[in-house]
Amino acid sequence: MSVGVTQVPTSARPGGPIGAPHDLGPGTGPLGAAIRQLRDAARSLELPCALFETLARPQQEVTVHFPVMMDDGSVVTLEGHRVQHNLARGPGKGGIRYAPGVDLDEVRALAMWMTWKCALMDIPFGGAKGGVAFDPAERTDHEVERITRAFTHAISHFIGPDTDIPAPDVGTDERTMAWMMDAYARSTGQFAPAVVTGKPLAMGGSHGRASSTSDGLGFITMALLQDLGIEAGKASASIQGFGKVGGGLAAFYEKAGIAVHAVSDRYGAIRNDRGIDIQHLRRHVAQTGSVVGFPGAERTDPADVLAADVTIVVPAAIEGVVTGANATSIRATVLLEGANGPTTPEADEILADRGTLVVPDILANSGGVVVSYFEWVQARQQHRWTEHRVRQDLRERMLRAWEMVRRDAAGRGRTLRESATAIAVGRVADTQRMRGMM
Ligand SMILES: NC(=O)C1=CN([C@@H]2O[C@H](COP(=O)(O)OP(=O)(O)OC[C@H]3O[C@@H](n4cnc5c(N)ncnc54)[C@H](OP(=O)(O)O)[C@@H]3O)[C@@H](O)[C@H]2O)C=CC1
Ligand SMILES: O=C(O)CCC(=O)C(=O)O
Repeated sequence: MSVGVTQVPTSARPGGPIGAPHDLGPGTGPLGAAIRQLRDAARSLELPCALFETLARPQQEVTVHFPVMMDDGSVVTLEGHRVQHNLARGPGKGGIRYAPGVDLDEVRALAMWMTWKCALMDIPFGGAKGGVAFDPAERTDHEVERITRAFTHAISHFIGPDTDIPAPDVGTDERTMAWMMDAYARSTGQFAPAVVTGKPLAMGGSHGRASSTSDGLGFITMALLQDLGIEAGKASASIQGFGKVGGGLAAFYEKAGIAVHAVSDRYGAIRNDRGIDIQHLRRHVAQTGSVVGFPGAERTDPADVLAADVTIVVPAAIEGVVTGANATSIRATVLLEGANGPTTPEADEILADRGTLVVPDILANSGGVVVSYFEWVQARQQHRWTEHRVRQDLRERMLRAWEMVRRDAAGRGRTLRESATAIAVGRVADTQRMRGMM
C-alpha cells in the first residue's frame, strides 16, 4: 500500500466519521447491513478509504414517478427506482421487485449485493436492482401490465443490453419480463431480447432460468451435506417463503429425499414433521394462492419455520428476518440464504458464536443470475443451449464457487460470508484500480 493512502481503520465503527458515508442512511436496515459487510471486507483487504467510500455508494441511480390508469378509471402515481451500484466489471445486472415496502435504500442494498454476487461468480456484470412500491397481489393482471410498461418506459434510457439488464425478483416473473422487453422495444425502437433475462422460453428465454436459483441452492445443499457427512434421506429442512425460490427449492429437496418439515408465506405457516408432500402443496398454492389451508399439514406460528429443529433452515422471502432478537432460536445446523440479506449483522455474530453454518446469499442464491448470464449470452448469439448444458454449467459454477469460498473460510478462519464478501469485493476493487477508476 503506498504511503499517503488512508486505509479503512480497524477501529472504524458504523456511524463513525470513517466507514459509513453520511448520505447513506443511519446504518440500519438492509443498506446498513450491506455497508457493514462491505466495511468488514474492506478492512480485511486493507482497501484505501477512498475506495471503500466509492464502493459504499451507488454509481448511479434513477427514481421515477409515473401515472398509471387503474381498471376503475382512477389514476395512481407510482414510485420506482433503478440503482446501478457498480459497473466496473460490466453492465448492471439484477432483478426488479414489486412489493409495497420497496424504497430507495432497500434497492441500493440489493444492488450492492448484486455487485458482489456477480463478482464472486465471476460473471461479467456489475450490480443493479430495481423496484416499484406496490403490492401486485392487490392489482389485476391488466393493472400490473400497465404498471410494468409505464415503469419500463420511464427507465428505458437507463437500461439496455450493454448497460443494465433487469430480471425477475420478488413479485415479478417471466410474464413481467416479457412485458418489459416489449415495452423497451416500443420505447427505443430496438428489438433487444438481451435487455432482460428471465423471459419466457418462447421470447428468447433460457432453459432452466425459472428453476435456476432453487437449483443452485439445491446443488450447494448436496455439497454441504456431503461435507457434513449427512445423507440426504436423513436431512430435513424448513423454508420461509414459498415463491419462485422457496417453492422451487422445496421441490428440489423432495426429489433429493430431503424432508421439508415447515414452510410459510405472507399469509401464514404450516408444518408436518413427517415431511410435507411438496407436489401436492404446490398444486394447493396454485389453486388458493397460499400455503395456508393445505390439508397435508397443520397450521403453525410463522416463527416456528425459522426455529424448526431441522438440518437446514432456508429464509427465502425478504431481508432482515433473522435478527439479534431471534437468532438464538435457530436450531438448524445450516442456515442457507435463499433470500438476499435475510440475516442481520447482529444475528450473523450470534450464529457464528453458536456454530451455525451460514451460507451467504451472494453465494447460495447466485444460481439465478448465473443462468441469467447464460440467457444473455444466448440472446446475443441467437443460439439456444440445451437444458442439459445449462444445468451442467450451472452445477459446475455453483460447486466451484462453493469450494473456493469453503476453502478460503477454512484456511483463514473466516465465516463463509466474510470469505465470500472479501473475495468479491477484492475482485471489484482490482478491476476498479486496473481501469484507473481509483
Ligand atoms: N427470483 C430470483 O431469481 C432470485 C430471488 N432471490 C431472492 O429470493 C427471495 C425470494 O424471491 P422470489 O422467490 O423470487 O420471490 P417471490 O415473489 O416469487 O416469492 C416470495 C415469497 O416470499 C413470501 N413472503 C413475502 N413476505 C414474507 C414474509 N414476511 N414471511 C414469509 N413469507 C413471505 C411470499 O409470500 P406470498 O406468496 O404470500 O406473497 C412468497 O411466497 C428474495 O429475497 C429475492 O431477492 C435471490 C436470487 C434470485
Ligand atoms: O437474474 C438476475 O439478473 C438477478 C437475479 C437477482 O435479482 C438476484 O440474484 O438477487
